[in-house]
Parts: sequence; structure tokens; C-alpha cells
Amino acid sequence: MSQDMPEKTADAEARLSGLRERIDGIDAKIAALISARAECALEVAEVKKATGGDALYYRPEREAQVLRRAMERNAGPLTDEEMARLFREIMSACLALEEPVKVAYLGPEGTFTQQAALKHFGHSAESRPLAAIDEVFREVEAGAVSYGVVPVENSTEGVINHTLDNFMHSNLHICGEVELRIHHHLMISDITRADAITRIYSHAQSLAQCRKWLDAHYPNVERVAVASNAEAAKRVKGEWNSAAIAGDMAAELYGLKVLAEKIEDRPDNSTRFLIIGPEQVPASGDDKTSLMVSMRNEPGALHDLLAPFQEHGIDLTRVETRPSQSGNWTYVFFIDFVGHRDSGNVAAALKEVGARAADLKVLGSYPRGVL
Ligand SMILES: C=C(O[C@@H]1C=C(C(=O)O)C=C[C@H]1O)C(=O)O
Repeated sequence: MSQDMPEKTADAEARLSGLRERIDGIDAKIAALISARAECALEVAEVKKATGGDALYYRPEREAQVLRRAMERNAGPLTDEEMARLFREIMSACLALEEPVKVAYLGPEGTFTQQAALKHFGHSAESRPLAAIDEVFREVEAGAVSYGVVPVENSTEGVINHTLDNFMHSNLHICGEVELRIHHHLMISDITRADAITRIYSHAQSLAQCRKWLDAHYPNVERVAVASNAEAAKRVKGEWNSAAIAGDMAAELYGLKVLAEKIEDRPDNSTRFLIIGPEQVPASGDDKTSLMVSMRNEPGALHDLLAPFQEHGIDLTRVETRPSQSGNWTYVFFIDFVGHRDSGNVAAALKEVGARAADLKVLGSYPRGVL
């Protein structure tokens, strides 16, 4: 047995070096193709520049189509998602050659919103953390950045009202959506005594999403809600008796050690984020539309509002109600459905809803989240 080991090892070595040679050859081809793709993207930029005015370098509908195609033609062994993620980064780098897209997100650095921004725009985007959702809206409105990323709903805790309320006073459009699986970890610093934890910091939403786990494992430990998960991670850095609940990015950013992984109560915990920007997005072939509709509080109002969607065979994906900020018992409905505002049945339904509503605003039609 011990005698044929060296032969086996030599065999494996030969196979390995053969495979590595093949990989080197493939890499050279990939590199040449990526360069050729980047050249094309630069030419696209020239064409866009030549058309003058507000050249729109970043095209959400085109990017969604490229990613969908990457998934459709994928023959494995990588998953469709991995393949699309690779193309996401190639496109991000190609776009940065034209002009890096500037994106503001609800910070600080290390939050899930930053993770969503990177997932949507790739790592070549220039991303800027801001302290509040209102500030993200304001910076995009002012043109200081091209796009903003804000959270809008969580599968465990529901809608993020602050984001919806901002749309009442904003003329920005929804240009895209991103869904992110949210995994929470319990983390400590290198000076924390793991057996003497008396305080756990996190954002209120995250504490709520881990409530059962905390009740089971740390029933008597004080839970302290702070402005963000990243803020929680930052605080733990200097305290020997505290821990934080946050995500991978925060652990990495602040060099914390993960004590317990994936402690969220629901394994399918996910958050949906919106991309907000100044212009409307043309149809990509698989789109969603979001509306804000004001109705007087009369009997049958909600039925009247929803009937046109049913009549035109439109699939509603979400209906939220918020009291309108002008008072008077009027209500604002936020409605999401499948379809683009330019398509026939959607346009017909919107016309009917517009006739019945006190006010109707199309917040945007945008590609359905691909990644
Ligand atoms: C190249 C283009 O510009 C950008 C880069 C893209 C890409 O690399 O595929 C796609 C859409 C745009 O965001 C284009 O509009 O086709």
C-alpha cells in the first residue's frame, strides 16, 4: 500500500498540471473576450455621447436582459445565479469605463442596504453611505448621485413606512428592485467575554427578526436598539460585555468574530430594496409597476380601486395602505403589480383607476429583480 503511494501522487500531479494548463488557456481566452466586450461598451458610450444632452449610460432594462440571458443559456455546472453574478460584475466594470454609476444608500457602511446596492450595481459602482432614508431621496433629487437604494419591505417584519412616506413628496421614479436574503449572526469583538454578555445591540428590525432565538439563548440579556446593524457592530468593538446582531458585511468591516450563525427566526427572511432615480425605465420584457393612489374614505373605495386590475388580468403583488399626510381621512394605497405602464392592458387599467381616484401617481415601471 505504502509502496504505490508515490506512483499515485505522481499520477495526480500529472493530472493536476494538465488541468492547470487547460485552465490557463481558458483564462487567456476569457480575458481576451472580456477586453473585447469592454471595447464594445466604450463604443456604446461614444454613440450615447454623440446623441448629446443627458446621455444615459446606465440602462437598467438592458442590464436586466443581459442578466436574464446569462441565466437562460447557462448549461452548468455553475448555478444560474452564480453565472448571473459573474456577468453582473463584468457589466459593472464595463459601465465604469463609460462612467462609474454613483449610488447613495442608507448607511453606514456594512449595512444590508450597501449589500443590496453592490448586488444590484456591482462592485465598480461608486457607492456613498447616507444617514437616513430622506437623505438618500434628497441626494438623488439634487443630482449629487444618479441613484439611491432604500429598503422597502421585509418578509418577517413588513413594510418600511418611512420609504413609502418619502414617495408622497418626491418626484423620483422607481428604476429597479433587489431582493436580498437576510442572515443575521451574533458577533463579538476580540475583547468580549463570551460567557459574560449582558447587552446585545442591533437595529430594532433585526432584534425583532431574531426574537425567538434571543428568547431561547439569551433570555435575560438586555436588547438595545440602535440606528443600524453596522452601528451595533461598531459599538461592540470597544466593549467586553456586549455582542451585536448584524450581517456578514458588518462582521468583516469591524473585524468581529461570529459566535452564532444565521440566528434569524425564519430561514426565508429576506428584504426587498428599491432603486430610485430621476428617469423612467423602458420595458425590459419582464417588469413590475408601483403606484401611489389616494382615495376618499367612502364605502366600496378599495373595491373600486382594485376592480380594473382584475378586469384587465393584472397580477397584483402588493397592496399597502397608509394614512395620507394631508389628513381628512383620505388614504394612500401603494400598489405593486406585474407589467409595464406602456403595455396595453396596464395602460387601460391605469386610465380607469385614474378616473376613480382622487390622485394617481405611477412611481415607476422597472425590471423585475433578476438576482
Ligand atoms: C453597454 C451599454 O451600457 C451599459 C453597460 C451595459 C453592459 O455592459 O452590457 C449594459 C447597459 C448599460 O448599463 C449599453 O447600453 O448597451
